[in-house]
Amino acid sequence: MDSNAFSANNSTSHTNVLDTLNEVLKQRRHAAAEESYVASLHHKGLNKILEKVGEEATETVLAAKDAEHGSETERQALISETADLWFHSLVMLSHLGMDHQAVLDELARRFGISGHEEKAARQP
Ligand SMILES: N=c1c2ncn([C@@H]3O[C@H](COP(=O)(O)OP(=O)(O)OP(=O)(O)O)[C@@H](O)[C@H]3O)c2ncn1[C@@H]1O[C@H](COP(=O)(O)O)[C@@H](O)[C@H]1O
Repeated sequence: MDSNAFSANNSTSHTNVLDTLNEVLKQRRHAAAEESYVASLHHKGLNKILEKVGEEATETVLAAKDAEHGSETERQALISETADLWFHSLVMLSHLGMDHQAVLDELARRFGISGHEEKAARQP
């Protein structure tokens, strides 16, 4: 599936966004760097991708502080930064031959498991 199909299809369900994006990311894995931002990240390598993840994480933290007592503009900026962080995290997984599905499975596995109980059950 081409990324244009993604942007052109306004009826794409949000539940399918990660699956659709994942297909695009897989296509970009071996595309030409000049034609695709994702491909350019893969060409630059894991360290560049990790640098972007770290950068976007920091920008998300700063945007969250601004959004705490901020206007709708600041709250929208936080959404944008969080999307950048998620996107670059997905590129990271893709670079390593992994995808979002295992992350969703892990979150689903944790349903109903109290964070306090899970921490207490860990080996010392
Ligand atoms: N969701 C995204 C997405 N989110 C953010 N970005 C890009 O991420 C970059 C991050 O911007 P920054 O200002 O932080 O970084 P920069 O200064 O541009 O880059 P650096 O010099 O720091 O490396 C921008 O170029 C954004 O356009 C994205 N680029 C692509 N996608 C998706 O990936 C698909 C494939 O994209 P291409 O590979 O470019 O075809 C697209 O159709 C989209 O669906």
